[in-house]
Amino acid sequence: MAKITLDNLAHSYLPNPTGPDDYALKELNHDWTDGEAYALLGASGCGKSTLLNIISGLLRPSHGRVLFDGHDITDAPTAERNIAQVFQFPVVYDTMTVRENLAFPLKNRGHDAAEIARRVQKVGAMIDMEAELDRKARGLTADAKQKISLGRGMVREDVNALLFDEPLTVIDPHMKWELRTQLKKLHHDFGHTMIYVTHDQTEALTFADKVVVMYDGRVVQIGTPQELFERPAHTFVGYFIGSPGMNLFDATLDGRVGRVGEAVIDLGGHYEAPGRTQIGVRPEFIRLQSGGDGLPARVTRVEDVGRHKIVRLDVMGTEISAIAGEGDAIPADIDRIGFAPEGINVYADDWRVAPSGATAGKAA
Ligand SMILES: Nc1ncnc2c1ncn2[C@@H]1O[C@H](COP(=O)(O)OP(=O)(O)OP(=O)(O)O)[C@@H](O)[C@H]1O
Repeated sequence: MAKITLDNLAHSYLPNPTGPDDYALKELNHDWTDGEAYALLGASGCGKSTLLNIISGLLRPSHGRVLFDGHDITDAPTAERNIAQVFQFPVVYDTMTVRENLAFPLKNRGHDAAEIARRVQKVGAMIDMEAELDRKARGLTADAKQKISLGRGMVREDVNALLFDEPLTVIDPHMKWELRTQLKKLHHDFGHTMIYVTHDQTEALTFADKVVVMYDGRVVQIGTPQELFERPAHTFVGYFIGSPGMNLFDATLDGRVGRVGEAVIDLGGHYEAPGRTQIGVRPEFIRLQSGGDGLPARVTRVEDVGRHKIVRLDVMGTEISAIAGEGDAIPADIDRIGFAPEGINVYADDWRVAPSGATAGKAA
């Protein structure tokens, strides 16, 4: 296992990039802690695969360096990096049996037969294919083949890192949950450094110790699921994580006071921020009121989603979401909303501002 350092890393697919827009990956400095499980989360095209392929050596970065445990491996070929990578679509040898496919990475590195048999049996159980170990891969479903790919990725215990690029895309929903649980268990048992690329927040939040959120070629926040929920460093994190995402209100700031339209909001701390300022409040922290302080609101829809209700409101022409308990009645006379103080975040030009006034959370 290894610590992975990204040092002034950036990548442009263009031969002569002239500005930030020409970079698929904007400059990034970060240490990926040895033995931690990371999810790389973001919308399609934000640069996740570019970053993963740089770490694995499939792509040489146009700027900066990659280090494994302090050794510069920027120019080392994939084979020398001692990593396992699982892709979105299965990569299996059709003419081999499932067992031979799983054994392949170990055989290649000269492991002895007993060790190979032990690991293959264990991984075969993990992917729920013990009964099919002696079947040829040809003719198996895409789903089964992807399980073999995952198994092959997990079969070696001595890798520097395990990289997964949307590996569960072709897997059926029930098995997805099962495999994700297995991957987490594997991480717990062996402590591999794992990087898991996904655009699915549930997958990211359930799998990872730390989630790396990417937006438009930039890492906008690296944090635990709780940090991403409570203190989104960028409005994109607020919007992308959570269901529904964070509500944003254009606001003017005056020390402890925020003004949204006519409403005056106690921000709970002193803020000074230039640029376009907004208040972000997750639906969980919106209070439904009839009368009193707050912003004028009109309930437009109530969606019962099982564990709770999502209440949609029109607040000064903008759709706002609030979450109410499963058993909560939604009175007809709701005409205002308020904010729970602990749920308020302040943003300037999309980046979170800490109460002291300093811009916080901007990832390098
Ligand atoms: N080989 C390439 N040549 C030129 N541009 C590329 C190449 N590969 C990716 N890009 C561009 O780089 C940007 C980042 O792509 P990347 O595949 O890293 O994103 P992603 O977040 O992994 O997306 P997805 O989830 O759709 O795979 C995109 O604008 C994409 O069009």
